[in-house]
Amino acid sequence: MIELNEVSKVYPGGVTALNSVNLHIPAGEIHGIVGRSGAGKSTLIRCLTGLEDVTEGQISIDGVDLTAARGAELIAARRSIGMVFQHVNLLDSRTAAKNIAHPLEIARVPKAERRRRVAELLELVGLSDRADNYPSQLSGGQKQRVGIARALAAEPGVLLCDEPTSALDSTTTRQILELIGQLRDRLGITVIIITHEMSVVREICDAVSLLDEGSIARSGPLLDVISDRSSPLSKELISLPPTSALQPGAQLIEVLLTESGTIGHFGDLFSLLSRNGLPTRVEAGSIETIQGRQVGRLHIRPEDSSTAQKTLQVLTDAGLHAELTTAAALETEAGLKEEEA
Ligand SMILES: Nc1ncnc2c1ncn2[C@@H]1O[C@H](COP(=O)(O)OP(=O)(O)OP(=O)(O)O)[C@@H](O)[C@H]1O
Repeated sequence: MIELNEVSKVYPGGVTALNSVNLHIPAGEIHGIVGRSGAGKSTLIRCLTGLEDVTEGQISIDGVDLTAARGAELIAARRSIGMVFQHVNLLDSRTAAKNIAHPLEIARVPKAERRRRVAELLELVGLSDRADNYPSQLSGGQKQRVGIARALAAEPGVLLCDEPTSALDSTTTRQILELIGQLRDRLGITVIIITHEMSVVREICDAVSLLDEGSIARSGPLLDVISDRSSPLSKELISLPPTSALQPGAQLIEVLLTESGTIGHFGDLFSLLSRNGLPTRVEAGSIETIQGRQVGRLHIRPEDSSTAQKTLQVLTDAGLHAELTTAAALETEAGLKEEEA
């Protein structure tokens, strides 16, 4: 379990990089942390790994207060966190097996034990047949697997992944995320993933936190955060392409489907509307499967604009998150988002 309690970090010179951050990450959770450039993500990582002292507050991992630990206790606490980076930085002169063995050598683990552990780790990341390959003989995804095995060498309880898939193509990304999920299931480790890719959060995270100017702007289980339809994070997690050219005043209904209401599937939504004599057109839509559920956002337009209110009523009565908007309002929102980026 990871606990951050009122953690602040002010750099010399006065920049407040973290501002009263509270976070509770239960054991075995995969927790995504997202935020714009400068939001404080790297600072958070450095504080979590003890590379940077916090200015105020406490960070504890499995009950050990990192911010108070000194000497042997601090070294043990640091070992309880394995780090995975975007750029793996393997030693080119060492084979995959020797790269994985490196932290064990530094920790003076006896040779026989080292061998056993490296074989186990190679098996764990699916690279048993690549033990004797040098980094130059490995693909980007295989190098990342070696990096993950190396991070797990000291049997940490926490795996801290800093943009682990940003340098990988989409197929390899999926495989690495699958591996991280399997490792959590097999080893029971807690995983923090810092990422700018919403697809990574959708695919693997149980919970997500948005860091904004050093503060946690939103945090919670993934489906709860998505269900908060007005939250910018929900809109980024299930984002929609721009609505096609419509009159600025055209009325649209934004529907968020998270299976929380009586409608569990988009198909049922259209049956419901047509049963009520309310034909609609889909102007834009995005549907994802998250944690085995169909989740999505749609912009629908009543074919007869005078039925917009009634359509909205039928949808909300069915327990769906729905709100009336206009093409002009959506355009302004999209413009603001672009400006922010
Ligand atoms: N060593 C430092 N000294 C002074 N200010 C710093 C230092 N490191 C970071 N900052 C400042 O702290 C704030 C947060 O920076 P940080 O690097 O943690 O953000 P980030 O979310 O990781 O950004 P990015 O995604 O671009 O890496 C920024 O305003 C940054 O300029």
